[in-house]
Amino acid sequence: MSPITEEIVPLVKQCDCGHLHYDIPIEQMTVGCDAFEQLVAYLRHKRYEKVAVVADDRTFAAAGKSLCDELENQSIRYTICLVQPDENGDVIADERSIVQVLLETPNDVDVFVAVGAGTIHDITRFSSHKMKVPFISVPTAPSVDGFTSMGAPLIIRGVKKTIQAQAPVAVFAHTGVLSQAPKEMIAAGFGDMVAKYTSLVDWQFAHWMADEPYCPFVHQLTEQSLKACVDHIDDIADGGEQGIRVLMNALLQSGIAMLLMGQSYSASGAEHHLSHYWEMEFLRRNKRQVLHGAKVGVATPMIIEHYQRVFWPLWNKLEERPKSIDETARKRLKANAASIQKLLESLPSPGRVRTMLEKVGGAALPEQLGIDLPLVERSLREAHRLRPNRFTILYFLNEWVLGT
Ligand SMILES: NC(=O)C1=CN([C@@H]2O[C@H](COP(=O)(O)OP(=O)(O)OC[C@H]3O[C@@H](n4cnc5c(N)ncnc54)[C@H](OP(=O)(O)O)[C@@H]3O)[C@@H](O)[C@H]2O)C=CC1
Ligand SMILES: O=C(CO)COP(=O)(O)O
Ligand code: NI
Repeated sequence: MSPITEEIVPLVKQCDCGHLHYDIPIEQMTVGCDAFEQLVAYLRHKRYEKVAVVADDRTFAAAGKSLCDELENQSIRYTICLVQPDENGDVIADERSIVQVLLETPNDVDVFVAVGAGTIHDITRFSSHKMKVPFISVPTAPSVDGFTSMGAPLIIRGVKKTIQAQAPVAVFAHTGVLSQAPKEMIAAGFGDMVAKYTSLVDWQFAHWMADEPYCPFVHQLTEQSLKACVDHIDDIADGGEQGIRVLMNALLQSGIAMLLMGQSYSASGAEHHLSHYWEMEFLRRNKRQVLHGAKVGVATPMIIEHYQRVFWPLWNKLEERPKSIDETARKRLKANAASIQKLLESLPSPGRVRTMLEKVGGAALPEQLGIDLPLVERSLREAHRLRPNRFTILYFLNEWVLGT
């Protein structure tokens, strides 16, 4: 076990939210400069003799080679699968990548090792799950909170869908490797954490208005990891060991929060739906992909602005709105009016979020990421449809109030 999981497991047992909490299958979680030695010791302890390393050119260069050298020195048998990029030069968690991994992995493999960032982890998570084999996480950049979760956001026939697969059995994050990651990936990790401002507001709203499963403990876990990043923004902006460690632990904890619910309720709200919508559009236009955390980072202040400028003024006029809001919804809105107001007032200003993103060297506006105004406007009207089973204020606005 590791400090994070050791603290969390007993607290989960005390939670009386009434919802199913998924077990945390993560037996060890290391963030440190001896991560690879610890990984080898873990492989020995578990008697994993046939290891399938999954990486790609950049992540193999960043960490895969030195890890495989260590396996070689310890006479641990391994195969390497280097996932190929698409025609635009991007490695995508899609059908082609998954089939490549399945084709290049021996049937008798004992364990997969994902050496990469979010995309490599999702490809490995899904492939290993389908082969009923465990996987180990070796993050190469603190860029997303997708290392410890069980969901795999895949692009299937051009549509981004998150499929619940499995969490890793262990995480070995080498602080030396993480510190060497491109600065924009560190900023992206901060962006994926800043997104929790709006994902948590959407989750709470969804619970009140649509009975979405909700757990205050999981909410608190996510909020705590968001706060750690905001409180240590200077360290993260410096990119030194302390900042990398804080950011990585926050990302790991946010992933565990998703794992506990078996869904990404806590971590993915309307800001993520905008990001997924843009990602699919970039694929359609054959444009180079933009980092996930960069997209959700700029989407967060946009959603805050949208909720403050569109939802809130309408809120007070709902009485005059057509029948689109049924009686049950009206009653729920009325019953939770004060709490919803408090929830929206708890959000930071869009300007403050943008300032934080800039402080860590990230983009603050969509146009900085090549996301043009027409695409922004279209995504605000349509992105909620990407996750029909995920209720958000944007979903409520578009489907129940504005009827777009
Ligand atoms: N499962 C979950 O719960 C979550 C999943 N995600 C998913 O994660 C994906 C995005 O992951 P993200 O990490 O942002 O981006 P990627 O994993 O796509 O990596 C972005 C780029 O960084 C490169 N790279 C990775 N590590 C290093 C390094 N140390 N040095 C140099 N280059 C490096 C990658 O190289 P290469 O192309 O060689 O890999 C890639 O080109 C999205 O699909 C998103 O949906 C996000 C959050 C949660
Ligand atoms: O990116 C995620 C959390 O940060 C996962 O979100 P989705 O479940 O919307 O893919
Ligand atoms: Ni995310």
